[in-house]
Amino acid sequence: MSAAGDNGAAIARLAATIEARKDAAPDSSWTAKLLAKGPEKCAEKFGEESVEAIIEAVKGDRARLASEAADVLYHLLVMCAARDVGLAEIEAELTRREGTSGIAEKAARPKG
Ligand SMILES: N=c1c2ncn([C@@H]3O[C@H](COP(=O)(O)OP(=O)(O)OP(=O)(O)O)[C@@H](O)[C@H]3O)c2ncn1[C@@H]1O[C@H](COP(=O)(O)O)[C@@H](O)[C@H]1O
Repeated sequence: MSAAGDNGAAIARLAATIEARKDAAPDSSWTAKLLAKGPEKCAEKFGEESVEAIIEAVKGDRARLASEAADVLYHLLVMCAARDVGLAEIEAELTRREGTSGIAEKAARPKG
């Protein structure tokens, strides 16, 4: 657990750190280095990490899946930050969806 002692806010703290790294020198931080490579590279890394998580999910190793899932969340936030999509915007979309069943949402989609 972090010094803040609050795992529940870990994603918010991570997103804030990533945001701050936009102004950091690439040689001072992994995040800054990745952001400096551009949104396409950030997206590629997210894809790689996603595949690694999928592999662990299929294997069924819970500890390794949790570790890979953390990598996926980090690289998802970096990819979105590279396109100036912040956690607040993602959370707003999640909030908008609250209370709507996925089944109902799918049924309401235009047929095509
Ligand atoms: N959560 C993470 C996190 N997860 C993974 N990684 C890094 O992401 C990198 C991905 O590893 P890979 O083996 O896939 O990368 P690679 O070896 O370069 O592989 P290739 O590019 O050659 O394919 C590693 O260097 C990991 O350390 C992370 N780096 C940073 N964070 C968080 O971001 C914060 C800020 O980090 P800095 O920006 O480095 O200060 C940290 O305090 C953490 O909270």
